[in-house]
Amino acid sequence: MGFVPSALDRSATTYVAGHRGLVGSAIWRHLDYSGFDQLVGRSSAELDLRDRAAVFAFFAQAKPAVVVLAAAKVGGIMANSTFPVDFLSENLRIQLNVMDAALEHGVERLLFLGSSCIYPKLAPQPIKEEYLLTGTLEPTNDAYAIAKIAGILQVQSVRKQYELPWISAMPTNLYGPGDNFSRQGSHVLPALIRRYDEARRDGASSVTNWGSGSPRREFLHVDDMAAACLHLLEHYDGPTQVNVGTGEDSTIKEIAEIVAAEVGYEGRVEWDTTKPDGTPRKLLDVTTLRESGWTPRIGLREGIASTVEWYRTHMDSLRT
Ligand SMILES: NC(=O)C1=CN([C@@H]2O[C@H](COP(=O)(O)OP(=O)(O)OC[C@H]3O[C@@H](n4cnc5c(N)ncnc54)[C@H](OP(=O)(O)O)[C@@H]3O)[C@@H](O)[C@H]2O)C=CC1
Ligand SMILES: C[C@H]1O[C@H](OP(=O)(O)OP(=O)(O)OC[C@H]2O[C@@H](n3cnc4c(=O)[nH]c(N)nc43)[C@H](O)[C@@H]2O)[C@@H](O)[C@@H](O)C1=O
Repeated sequence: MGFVPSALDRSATTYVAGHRGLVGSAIWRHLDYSGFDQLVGRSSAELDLRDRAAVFAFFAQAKPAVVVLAAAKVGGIMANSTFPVDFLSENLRIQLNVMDAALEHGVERLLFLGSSCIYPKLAPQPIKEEYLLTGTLEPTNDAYAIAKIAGILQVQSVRKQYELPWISAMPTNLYGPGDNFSRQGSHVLPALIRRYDEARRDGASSVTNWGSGSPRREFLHVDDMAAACLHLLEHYDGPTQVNVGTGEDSTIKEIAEIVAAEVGYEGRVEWDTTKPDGTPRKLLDVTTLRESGWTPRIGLREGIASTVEWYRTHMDSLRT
């Protein structure tokens, strides 16, 4: 692992692809706060990243020097397992178009985002970066995983062939302001916050969560994720994707208990075991990130509490 000691140029044109999403919006806020004054973003309505010609035209016009690729088709366990070809095809096209255009236009610095769910389903725990491509994938998100693995390989191949210092980060499960709270498509934390808050509001006597509640998951607040992305861009220059997480996990049942306490829901909790559990555990080994000088700041209970507050303030204008 080689470390680039230099800070990024705060006045360079910096394109955050996906700047309205959970991760992209947090990265935008963090870059803005950190002094980047030439941030560029386009919504999917303004620029559909599946449209190759439009992407190349955008790069020719905007001429970004730095690209953070946080645009993707993203969803929870049910969305991934119900619409696998959308997750495969859209993500392959989005990342291929953005990275090909970035290469053609000589973009020096690019950060691509993988996901902890693309490691082998039964990888030894905690999962080290070197375990990628060493085993069979989790079937509920194998199509998405193959697309993401192709993205990581594209970054590594550009480094090899063109010697550009592009890098990939491998985040654990993320949550926070700007998350997708849709009933069927969301990840577990926003799903639980919405379900428990609606149950409290409606005086419901029980809620039903998905699966057995026994899988373990590691959660990182998206503001920490955004800080880690800038840290990596400024301190890491290596071909291997870098795990980004807390190094601690909990069962889904334990997470549900925290959400119930923070939301103020006191009714019964049922588990629908006809719904998939997904991978039993995917705890990241975060040694590389720690040794590069970065650790998360936002504790899980504190992060969930502030996300509940955010949800209550924004619930009328959220994605359905
Ligand atoms: N959320 C999580 O728990 C995790 C996320 N990640 C990774 O982080 C990245 C961002 O995820 P997240 O922020 O959660 O996802 P979101 O769904 O919150 O945001 C995705 C963003 O991508 C944009 N987008 C999607 N399709 C297109 C398209 N065809 N053209 C242009 N823009 C498009 C959307 O734009 P618009 O809003 O304008 O439609 C949206 O802003 C992804 O690469 C994901 O794999 C990794 C691990 C965990
Ligand atoms: C980030 C990651 O996200 C996805 O993987 P996942 O970690 O399995 O994601 P999840 O948040 O949807 O579920 C976590 C656990 O929670 C349980 N669970 C309970 N009740 C609800 C519920 O109401 N909704 C959801 N979604 N899950 C629930 C659910 O059964 C599972 O056991 C990948 O597809 C992949 O795309 C990816 O990148």
